[in-house]
Formats: sequence, structure tokens, C-alpha cells
Amino acid sequence: MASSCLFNASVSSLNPKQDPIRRHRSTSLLRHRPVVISCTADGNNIKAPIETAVKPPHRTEDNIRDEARRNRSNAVNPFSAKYVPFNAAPGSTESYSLDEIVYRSRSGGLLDVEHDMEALKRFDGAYWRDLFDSRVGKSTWPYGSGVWSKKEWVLPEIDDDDIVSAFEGNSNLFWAERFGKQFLGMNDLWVKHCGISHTGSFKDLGMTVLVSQVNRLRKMKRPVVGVGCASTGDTSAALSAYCASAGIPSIVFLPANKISMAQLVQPIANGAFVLSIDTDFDGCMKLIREITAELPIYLANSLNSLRLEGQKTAAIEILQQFDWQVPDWVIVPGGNLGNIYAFYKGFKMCQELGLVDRIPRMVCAQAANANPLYLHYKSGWKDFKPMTASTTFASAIQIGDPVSIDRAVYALKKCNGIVEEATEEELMDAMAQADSTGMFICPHTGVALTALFKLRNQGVIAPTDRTVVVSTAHGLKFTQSKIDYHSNAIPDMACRFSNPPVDVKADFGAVMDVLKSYLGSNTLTS
Ligand SMILES: Cc1ncc(COP(=O)(O)O)c(C=O)c1O
Ligand SMILES: N[C@@H](CCOP(=O)(O)O)C(=O)O
Repeated sequence: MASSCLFNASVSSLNPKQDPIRRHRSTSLLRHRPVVISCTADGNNIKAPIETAVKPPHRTEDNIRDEARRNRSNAVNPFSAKYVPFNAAPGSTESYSLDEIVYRSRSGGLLDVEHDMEALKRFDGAYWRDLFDSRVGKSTWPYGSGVWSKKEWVLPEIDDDDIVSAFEGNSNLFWAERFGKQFLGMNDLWVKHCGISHTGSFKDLGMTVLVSQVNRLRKMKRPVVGVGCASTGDTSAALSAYCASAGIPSIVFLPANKISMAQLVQPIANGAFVLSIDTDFDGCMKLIREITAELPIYLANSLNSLRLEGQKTAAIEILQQFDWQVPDWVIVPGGNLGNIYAFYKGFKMCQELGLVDRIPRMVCAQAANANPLYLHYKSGWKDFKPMTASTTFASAIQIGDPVSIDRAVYALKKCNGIVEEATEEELMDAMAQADSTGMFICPHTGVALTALFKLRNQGVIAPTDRTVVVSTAHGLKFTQSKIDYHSNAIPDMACRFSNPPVDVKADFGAVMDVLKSYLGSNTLTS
């Protein structure tokens, strides 16, 4: 009989030869049969399935949640996580349950979610790779989600029933063949399309985790009347959608007239309580922090480290999509600076748990109009100075006082990272160039591509380096900026790659004339 003394197994017991998943990898029956290790009372290791090998036939009266409930393993969950002060001093014993409502450490610093790495390490890297690979592209609740397919590394203790998911993640890793060749002389350039997602940005990855935890807290009768955030548009869109799907009230603070129309309409349509406030994002952030300290409204910004647990899965997914090979560079646009740390954390966990043997170098790209991290980096990480960010087409990163500055600096130092910046003209040109090769990216991705242009020109990134640019939002949220660019309507900008429509009369001859001039008479006569 298996006892509850789980995970006394040593790593050596995970010898591939003994591991049923790996031995039977090629047989269809056992291919998707991840196991948990438990031990018998006499200390012998056994392995019990987490998910069944071949699912019993679907019962028409069951939905996928019911099915998950029916197929649930009885094995005791051996994994856990807690809040600890971010980058805590050695010997610190301060920690909090994830069921506590806490955003800051006793000293006022940031928190981090710390996993029981010893429990996770009882499985080898091959085990985790197989487990994660076995879940991709399925409709099994909740593992069909790119975030929850890594549940053991994200929120290991949450009941599957409490999870609020839109099967987010599993986003396209796009080979930017033409863009790479034409503009950069690169042959191994990739764009991770995190914005091709449920609400059109990478925020879905973190929000499924945060709203699931809130759902759990509310079921536990904890006093949470709603969830609130300050936003430049994407956090509010994700928050309102996930809350709406769970029936939880959401409250969003938006800087008036500083976000795109598409982003504004998202929380409105999803039934959030929307406050349009006459300040910038940093002003909204300050207010939501004060309000959530007063009222039982749960804070959904990335100051809340739960969010980053979901966002880090995009990094794990990149490695997975490269068959667990590590790219040389990953470039991430930065604003409030949670995501750059989330990527670092995802990569680092994969290294520590033996899925890969190194981590990529990362680049954080900022708009020159909102570049406090860039200035800090250029000062040799001397003293950090928050700023008032100026208007930028990359409006979602118009942030001057990023809450995760300490996390970002830590991540960049650890991965030998770089910070770059992009002027308005540079980011808009880069966006237009990318679009001209078949993408439809957001201005923030234009910032990241500008960083790539600069680092290629400086010879820092080599033509053959495998490079991933993280695209953070869907281009369709930012059509007005594209319209302005292609109409040559931006003051003091050459709009070098604009492609305005040609006005022409509804007349055969007139249409022929413009087509001949476009195609060139040689093409037409040869
Ligand atoms: C589209 C987009 N890109 C990039 C970012 C930057 O992410 P972070 O705030 O985690 O640095 C944000 C939000 O801030 C965003 O909405
Ligand atoms: N770009 C963000 C800004 C807030 O960032 P967060 O990750 O701290 O929520 C947004 O879309 O609101």
C-alpha cells in the first residue's frame, strides 16, 4: 500500500531504465502517462499515474471539469509553494501561505513565490520534459492550458475545480524567416506571439493564476469583494475577462486618454467597473495600492507575485517549442518590469530542475520616452531614478516608476542581460517593417525589434544566433498608431515604410493607369 510518506525517492531512482514513461515512450498506450512517485511503508518506491493513460470514453453528461474530477488521482500532492521576501537575505525565515492576502514583505520589499524545489528535484529533467510535452494541445482540464500544463511549477496546491482558465498559452513561436533575412541577415529569428491570446496579450498567462487563486480564496470565504488593477490596457483586459468568466467583480483604474480604444472597450464589454482617472499609469498604480490597502479588493498588478508564476510559463514554453534547446537571446519589452523577471524565473527553474543546462541572455527593451530601466543600466546600475514617462506609441509601457525594478535588475544581472531603448520613429519603423513581412505586431514588439536591430548593428547579436523576440500584445489593439503611420500623419516622423492606400476613381482607365504604374510597364508587357 502506498503511504502518505511521498517523495522519499531519491533522484537516482528515476533512472530512465526503470521509468515506465520512458521505457514505453514509443507505445501509444503509455505515451502520455506521467507518474508521481510515492513510497510504500517499507520505503520501496512506486509510481502512481497523475493523469490516466487512455482516458475513459467521454460521458455526454460530463463536461471537462467533471471528467477531471472523475479521473483525479488519490495520491497526496507532494508539491507546494509559499511567498517569501524577494531575494531574501540568507537565513530569512519570513514566509506566507499563498492563501494569505499579502503583497509586500515585512520590510516593505517585493515578494516572490518560492517552490519546494527539493520536492520538484525528486524528478529528473527528463521526467518534467515528458510530462509537459504529454499535455500540449489536449482538451484535458486544466492541463490543456499552456500555463496549467505546468501546474506543479505554478500553483501546485490549487484544486483543479477552482481554476479559471481560457486554455491560455501554447502561443505560436513564429519563425520570422523573411524579416530575419531581409532586414537583419539572420536565419534563426523567432517571434513568440504571446499577444495571440484570449484577450490579446501575455497578461492572460498571469491572470489565469491570480484569478484562480482569488476564486479559491472566495470559496474559502476569505473577504475578497473584487479584484482591482491599475492598467495601461492589457492587465485590465485580462483581469476583466477572467473575472467575468468566474463571476467575480473586477475594478480597473485606467489613465484617462492614454490607452487605445480597443483596450478601453475590453473591460467595459466584460462588465468591469472602469474608472478613467486623470493621471498617468504610475498615478493609477499609486491609487490602487492605497485603495487595496483600505478595501477588501485583491490587487491584480504584477506587484502581486502570483501573476509572475503564470507569466514564467512562456519562457518554459519557448524551450519546449525548441525541443528543450536553449536560444541564445530572448528580447522582452519592459514597462512595469514584472515580465522580464518572470522569463528569467521560468528559464532558471528549467536549468535548476535539469530540463536544460543553461539559460539564454535576455534583453529588456524600453521606449526612449519611458526608459527608467535603460538609464539605470547605462549608469552602471548606480542609483535608480523613477521618472515621469512621456507619451509613446508603445502606450502599454508608458511607465516611469516600475514596481518590479528590483526584480528586473536581479534578472538582468543574473543572465548577463542588456537594456536597450527605442525612439518613437525607431519603434514605429520596426513595427512597419515587421508588418511588411506578414506579421501584424504591436508597438511594444516594435520596441523589442529595435533593440534587436541595434544589437545586430553593434555585432553583439551574431547573424546565426538563435534569437527570440517576445511579442507581448496583438497588433489589432493598436490599429490607430498604424493608421497614423501609414497615413504619414505623425508630426516629425518620416514614416519611411508607410504604405498609404491610393485613391482612385471608379473608372477602368484610371484603375489601369495606377496598376501599370505600380507594377511597372515591363512586367505587364513581357
Ligand atoms: C503589450 C505590453 N508589452 C509589454 C509590457 C511590459 O511588461 P512589464 O510591465 O511586465 O514589463 C506590457 C505591460 O506593462 C504590455 O502591456
Ligand atoms: N502594461 C500593463 C501595465 C501594468 O503592468 P502589470 O503587469 O503590473 O499589471 C497593463 O497592461 O496594464
